Amino acid sequence: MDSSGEIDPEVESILAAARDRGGADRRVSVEARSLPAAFADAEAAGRVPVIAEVKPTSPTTDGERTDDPVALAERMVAGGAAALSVLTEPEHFGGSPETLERVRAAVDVPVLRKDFLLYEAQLDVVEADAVLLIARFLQEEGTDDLADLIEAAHDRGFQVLVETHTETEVETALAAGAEIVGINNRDLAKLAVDLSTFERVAPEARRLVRGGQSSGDAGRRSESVTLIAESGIATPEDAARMRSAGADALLIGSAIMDGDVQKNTERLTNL
Ligand SMILES: O=C(O)c1ccccc1NCC(=O)[C@H](O)[C@H](O)COP(=O)(O)O
Repeated sequence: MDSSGEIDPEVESILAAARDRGGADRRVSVEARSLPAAFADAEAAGRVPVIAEVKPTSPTTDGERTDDPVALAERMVAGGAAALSVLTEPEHFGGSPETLERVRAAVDVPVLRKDFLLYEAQLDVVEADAVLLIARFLQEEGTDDLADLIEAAHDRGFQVLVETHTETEVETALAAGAEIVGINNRDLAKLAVDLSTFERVAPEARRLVRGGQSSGDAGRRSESVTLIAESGIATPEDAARMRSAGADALLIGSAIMDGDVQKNTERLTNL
């Protein structure tokens, strides 16, 4: 892992579990619901494009939410969520591929698979409209390469959200062919959240995309990028702050999961 400091033991444990989790012995082929189209529809309806996350628990959450995830997901959509994110990581987040399958069958918005994917075969465990790939964890020896995984995901029909935390990781993501980039306000080494992360890194991401265009960068670089602000967005003021900093969409978990998920989603999508 590309990290300048110690890694939080919880994250070490998440990665150890991810290394041990197998893949599937079939190959999935997905007809994905478009994330950018869902964001555009939300904008056209006057709502902030929000990916609401079904996240039963996490290393930084007290307790576990045990309500039916399908009922939670339906209430998020009723509250105006443009898309959903569903944790499939079982050991630390209380998720499962079966949960994602059930949620995706019950809603018509795009569903992101939120997990810690390290190997191509792990893509084939369940169908989703998009998968998360975390740039930081795919620079580790013994994992598949980010660019190869993006290509493997696209070949199966998935959209890919590449999660970053630093300018360097954004550069790596863009060079690897990412078209949808998440900037995580949570530092996965220390688990600290700081909303100024998105404010600092997003302008650099836009600059890199413009620079890639003007220099005729022939690599895998996309000509445009959808930027998503992830983590730590707790209030309408936080949401407005991320939008002012240039977020095309917001990924929100804890603040929606804590209490009435429909009301929470309404509060964060209607600014
Ligand atoms: O959420 C955690 O506690 C966590 C701990 C260790 C690694 C990853 C973690 N979260 C993953 C996420 O990306 C968030 O679930 C997502 O961005 C939503 O964040 P939030 O709105 O702060 O719940």
